[in-house]
Amino acid sequence: SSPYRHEPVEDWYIVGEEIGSGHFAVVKKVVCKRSGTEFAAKFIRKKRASTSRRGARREDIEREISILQELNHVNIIKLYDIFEDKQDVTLILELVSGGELFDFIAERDVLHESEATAFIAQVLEGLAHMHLKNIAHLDLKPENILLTNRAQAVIKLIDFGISRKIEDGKNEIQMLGTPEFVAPEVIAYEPLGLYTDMWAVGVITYILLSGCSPFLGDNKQETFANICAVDFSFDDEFFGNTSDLAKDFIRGLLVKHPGRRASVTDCLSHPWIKPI
Ligand SMILES: Cc1ccc2c(c1)c1c3c(c(C)cc1n2CCCN)C(=O)NC3=O
Repeated sequence: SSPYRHEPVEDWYIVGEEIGSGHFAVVKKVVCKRSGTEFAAKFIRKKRASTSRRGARREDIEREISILQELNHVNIIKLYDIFEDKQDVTLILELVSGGELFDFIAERDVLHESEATAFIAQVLEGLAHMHLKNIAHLDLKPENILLTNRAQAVIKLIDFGISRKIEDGKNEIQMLGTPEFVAPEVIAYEPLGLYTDMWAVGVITYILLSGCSPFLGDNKQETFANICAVDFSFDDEFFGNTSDLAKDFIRGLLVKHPGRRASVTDCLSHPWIKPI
């Protein structure tokens, strides 16, 4: 039997509204009956038959859980409990009320660079904690960056469904994140690594400062072509008031050769992030 709790989730939590859904998972707000504390419950549908295409594979569920259990950082969502029944494995996760970073930005017209650096610095802190343990997120995108609340805006990274331990030379992972945010090595089926997350940080920063997506084309093929050609520019219409430091920070990340791309440590000591 699995080490996860086999009692029904409903015995311990009042299950509330759905707040999100993904490939094989639904996320709902739940309230702990004993403490009254709110959590997010991620119900992951298990694959029933090995031939079925529906549902998550056991090893993928167990990988996400073991990665979450290894991480312990203020900018990474916490896993508190795990239930399992015939149909689902359910993760009881820290709930944050601020929702997605990009909804927050969408409600504002312009974001000052100082606010952008405050958000990006926290993304980098969470990533530094992961990269120190050789764990790559591999699906970094605005939907996976949540805010605790609108006031002092602490960010939390979520969704480790395709994150991986990067072992040297053994990370030929055939997977694709979200086209807009994937690095050239993902498209070229070359080894992925911690550096794959850093490309995504470059794309996210570019969007945070301009509201535009650097490589987005009219379709997937066009987007992939733009990424492989590293075809982006700082259009004056959107970057007219952006500092040279900010552009330098982004240029250091949107680099095709993974070995030449800025690491999370490089970024944390970049003058745009760490004013001297
Ligand atoms: C206030 C709010 C609104 C939407 C939320 C969440 C919280 C949320 C949360 C989580 C996940 C995996 C997805 C979530 N979603 C779904 C959207 C995430 N892309 C989570 O683990 N904690 C959350 O608060």
